[in-house]
Amino acid sequence: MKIAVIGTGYVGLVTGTCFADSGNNVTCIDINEKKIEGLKQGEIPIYEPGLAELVEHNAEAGRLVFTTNTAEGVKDADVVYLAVGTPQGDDGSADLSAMWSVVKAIAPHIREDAVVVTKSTVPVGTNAKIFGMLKELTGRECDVASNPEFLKEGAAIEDFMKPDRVVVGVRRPEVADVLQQLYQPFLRTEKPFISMSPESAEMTKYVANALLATKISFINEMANLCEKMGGDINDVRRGIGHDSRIGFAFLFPGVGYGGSCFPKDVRALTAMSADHGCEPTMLRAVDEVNERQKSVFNDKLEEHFGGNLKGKTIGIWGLAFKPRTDDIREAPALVLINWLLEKGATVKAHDPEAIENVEAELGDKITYCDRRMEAIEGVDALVIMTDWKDYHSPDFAEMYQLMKSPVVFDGRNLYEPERMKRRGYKYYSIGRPMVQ
Ligand SMILES: NC(=O)c1ccc[n+]([C@@H]2O[C@H](COP(=O)([O-])OP(=O)(O)OC[C@H]3O[C@@H](n4cnc5c(N)ncnc54)[C@H](O)[C@@H]3O)[C@@H](O)[C@H]2O)c1
Ligand SMILES: O=c1ccn([C@@H]2O[C@H](COP(=O)(O)OP(=O)(O)O[C@H]3O[C@H](CO)[C@@H](O)[C@H](O)[C@H]3O)[C@@H](O)[C@H]2O)c(=O)[nH]1
Repeated sequence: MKIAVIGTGYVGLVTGTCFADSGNNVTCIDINEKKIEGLKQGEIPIYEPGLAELVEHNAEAGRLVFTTNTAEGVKDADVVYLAVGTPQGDDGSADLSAMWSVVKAIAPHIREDAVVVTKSTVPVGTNAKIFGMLKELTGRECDVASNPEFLKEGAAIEDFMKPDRVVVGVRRPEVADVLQQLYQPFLRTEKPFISMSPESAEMTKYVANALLATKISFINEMANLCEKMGGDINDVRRGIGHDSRIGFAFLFPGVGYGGSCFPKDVRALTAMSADHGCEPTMLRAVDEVNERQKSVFNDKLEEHFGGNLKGKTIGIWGLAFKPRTDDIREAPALVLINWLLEKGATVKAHDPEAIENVEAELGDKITYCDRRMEAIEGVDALVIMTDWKDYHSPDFAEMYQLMKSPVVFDGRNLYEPERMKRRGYKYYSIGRPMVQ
């Protein structure tokens, strides 16, 4: 098939590349000229494992091309995917301005029989609005489908190529057939292709993200409670996870969820609920718990340093909102860094991939370290904010020598409290009792 993908960000680039990899001819379109020029030269604008090789392979095969010319890019396409950003607006609801401008831009150029598909996460009712807009702009009833994306950053290719399920929202079964053909190469096992109304598909995406975010806020609240009452959340997690009704997924406590999806999608669903006269009690609580969790170490740091962080040097391991990405949108590490700077501390930070993005935001307010051990040299404490594999098994003896004081605040529960004590460290973690 001939496919156009508009918006060449995390989702658009992965979608376009994976569809090209399964033999389709794909044109990826973006308004960002620098991004498109770079992609034409083989430069990948984001860090996503496996993506560079796949882009190169399919571009070389002539199946994947990049352009800023929307009219040219969509004119022959059987399927036009819309994958532009839908960030959080000022009132918490999704900002759809990029989506509306793309719909206006494609209307005069799409084929009469083209299927337009929303890949972006959009509020319930957006599909119907796009249908209405295209009808007004083209004078005909275009097929508009909804096909929400469930990939996770850092595992995007794997998630796209081996989805747990594919969800499509359509008004005509023939449109579902077109999309099923497109996904057939990725659904060769028993994974389902689920067709429903566009409204249900749009809602499915928000409900999935809100439920996953709820699990994280729930376990974080329980972790904080454990700590106060003397339990160990790691044991509790094991104790509940073997119950097949509960399971283990997304029940790792930490410093709160970040990223470009959970925070904004929980807030967008909150705004949608409020707009429709429903009280989104749970959604508000999920967000509130998460915002608080990003500062879970503040009190402990203050207490540890006798209420005064001025002049202290804090090392940070992990800046990205999660491992295997350079994405720092809503990253808990940024919240911590800004607080530390306010308190007069000095910050040295390491991250395998996200330093460039943090530098663009914070400039020379902190020191950036290329090596993890450089970030702990002479520090009064180390705080671990992202569970990159690089931090799982460091040389604790070397660390002990390098740090001014052997104090670790572990926001991802990477180490065992007993062992850390034996190694001579003062070790703070999430939801586990301190071993004195
Ligand atoms: N990032 C994820 O892991 C993920 C996963 C599933 C769903 N989503 C959803 O997918 C959508 C895209 O997210 P993303 O992370 O890829 O965003 P992104 O910010 O990385 O990329 C969006 C791209 O759209 C481009 N764009 C904006 N306006 C445009 C226009 N008028 N014409 C052409 N291009 C335009 C931007 O230049 C940018 O390159 C969002 O709705 C998001 O919620 C994201
Ligand atoms: O047990 C867990 C699991 C995750 N997290 C945190 O939750 C955030 C989000 O992680 P993850 O879901 O792995 O990454 P995303 O790339 O944001 O993916 C989510 O958001 C995407 C965009 O909508 C969806 O497509 C995915 O299905 C959904 O998992 C990160 O800060 C993680 O550190 C935890 O704290 N504990």
